[in-house]
Amino acid sequence: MSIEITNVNKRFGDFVALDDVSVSIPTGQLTALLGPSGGGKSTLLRIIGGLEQADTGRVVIEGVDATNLPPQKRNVGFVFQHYAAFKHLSVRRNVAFGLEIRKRPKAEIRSRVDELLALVHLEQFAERLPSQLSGGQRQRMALARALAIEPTVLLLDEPFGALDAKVRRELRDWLRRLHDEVHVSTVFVTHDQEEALEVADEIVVINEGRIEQIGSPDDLYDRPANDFVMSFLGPVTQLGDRLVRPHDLQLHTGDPAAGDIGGQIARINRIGFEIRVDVATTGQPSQDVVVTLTRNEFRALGLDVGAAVNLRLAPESHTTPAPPRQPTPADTAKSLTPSH
Ligand SMILES: Nc1ncnc2c1ncn2[C@@H]1O[C@H](COP(=O)(O)OP(=O)(O)OP(=O)(O)O)[C@@H](O)[C@H]1O
Repeated sequence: MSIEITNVNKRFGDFVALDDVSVSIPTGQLTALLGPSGGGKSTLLRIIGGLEQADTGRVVIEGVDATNLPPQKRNVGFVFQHYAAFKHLSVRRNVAFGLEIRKRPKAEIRSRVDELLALVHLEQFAERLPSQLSGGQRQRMALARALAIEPTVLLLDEPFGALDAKVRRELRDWLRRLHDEVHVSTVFVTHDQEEALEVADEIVVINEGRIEQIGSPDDLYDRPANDFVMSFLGPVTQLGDRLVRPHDLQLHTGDPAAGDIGGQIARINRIGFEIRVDVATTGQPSQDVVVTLTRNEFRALGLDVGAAVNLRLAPESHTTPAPPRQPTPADTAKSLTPSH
């Protein structure tokens, strides 16, 4: 394991940012810390890097107890969303910075920087100033600079967060390929589930200062531990008292079999390749259930709004118990209405 975090607690005043967090991050992998805003991802990353001190608990990096080490003694590389480059230094000098302050021989620095610039595809921009790069190029420079010192771990805090969606997607693919080349243990913070699912070998889901689940993208998507992970990692709908993925529901127009739930189609939406069908179940109370079908499935069924249909769960699909329903204003109004 490259990073062992044990029983870490962190408060800011009365606010509990991390609540008894323990996690092992494997060597050589790309691990995402994923969760909603304010959940504690950045705080955990900063504690790993030594930018923030845990109140209690331990951080061990590659077998070395780093709990009380300052950041510069942890051999970690950082990249943040808004990268602070030296504005007056060329791209080459920015990348060389960590090596220069470590007083490495000039020739070694030159060849290492050339190598890094090639790795991040910025060779032709070596003599430019950071202000003459695009946002995406600047983040690649930041990555090269963080890698220059040959860190034990690379810590990335929403590294593509400030970029537009298209560049973000490109850099995501690029980071995955880069990681396949250099294999440095990498921890990156994101609130974007698609980014985590696409890029990470392993995902740590963090919410309200606690770890909800740790697993591979497939584990988390197909076997979420609870309703939070289920809802955070993909689309969900509720059928009876279970949460289920809309594409795990089957819909048919024949005679109902045992366990089927009847309903009526309320709405049909075509979204690219998928068809989203909203079904109002006939039970009391009625539920609005979302089913997604492929175009071919939809055509074969010949469905229309108002049609009577039956719903069932596809074999081997995963469900989690739905959280208790919050009372709605309508419920409150009902309970206030005199019954006679
Ligand atoms: N220095 C600080 N002082 C006070 N509160 C802080 C401090 N740093 C973080 N917090 C609080 O701790 C909580 C967790 O913050 P953190 O940045 O770790 O969340 P996050 O999951 O990374 O969210 P985001 O994606 O929005 O950055 C937030 O409620 C935040 O306001």
